[in-house]
Amino acid sequence: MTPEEFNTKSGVSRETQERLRLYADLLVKWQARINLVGPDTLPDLWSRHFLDSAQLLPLIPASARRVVDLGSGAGFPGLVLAVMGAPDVHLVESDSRKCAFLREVARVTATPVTLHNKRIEQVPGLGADVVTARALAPLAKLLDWAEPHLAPGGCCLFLKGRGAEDELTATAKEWNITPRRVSSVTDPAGLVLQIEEVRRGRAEP
Ligand SMILES: C[S@@+](CC[C@H](N)C(=O)[O-])C[C@H]1O[C@@H](n2cnc3c(N)ncnc32)[C@H](O)[C@@H]1O
Repeated sequence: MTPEEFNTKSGVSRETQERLRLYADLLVKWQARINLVGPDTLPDLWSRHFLDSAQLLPLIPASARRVVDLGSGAGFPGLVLAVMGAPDVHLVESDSRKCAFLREVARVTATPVTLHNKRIEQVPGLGADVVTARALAPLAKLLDWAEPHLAPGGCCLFLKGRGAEDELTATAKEWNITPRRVSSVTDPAGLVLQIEEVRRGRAEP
């Protein structure tokens, strides 16, 4: 996917296009020094990383005031969402070198974000209306990590690959959730799990 195709699919403004272009340039530059994304994904970074992240924006409720992205890595999906205008984005990432990259992208693109260079388990509850994550952990672990950061009525948006249904089955003993499954726009086998009402307890049979 070219940047122009990304722009058409995502419908972002010219100004946001320019800021995302700066982000992509930094990603390519820094990738030569530190492993930010899988090297085989770089040739298709506009689809694999930018569009994959951007597809969450329409799923964020209009009333949301804070978004928390867990295990942000190089900023997918959290920093892309922040560049695109998601409100009060917090990025939680334990790797200091990746945090240096996130800080630099935020500076160059003039994107306000709050960076937590810590392990998720060490960050006090952030009161998120939306918690996002991609490629971080199996669903049961994600729910463990997300729950303390959710404000009342908050929801989760998790990007998942082909194993999503197995992961959902594995959560049924511990979590009572009814996710909405949204087909991924970038991965025919992928899903966005939109989970409202994150409750502990065995799911109803
Ligand atoms: C496979 S990468 C995925 C990064 C990004 N979300 C993406 O999809 O490109 C997982 C990231 O989570 C971070 N991570 C793993 N466990 C963590 C923890 N307990 N607290 C904070 N960050 C963590 C790792 O340092 C890594 O950058």
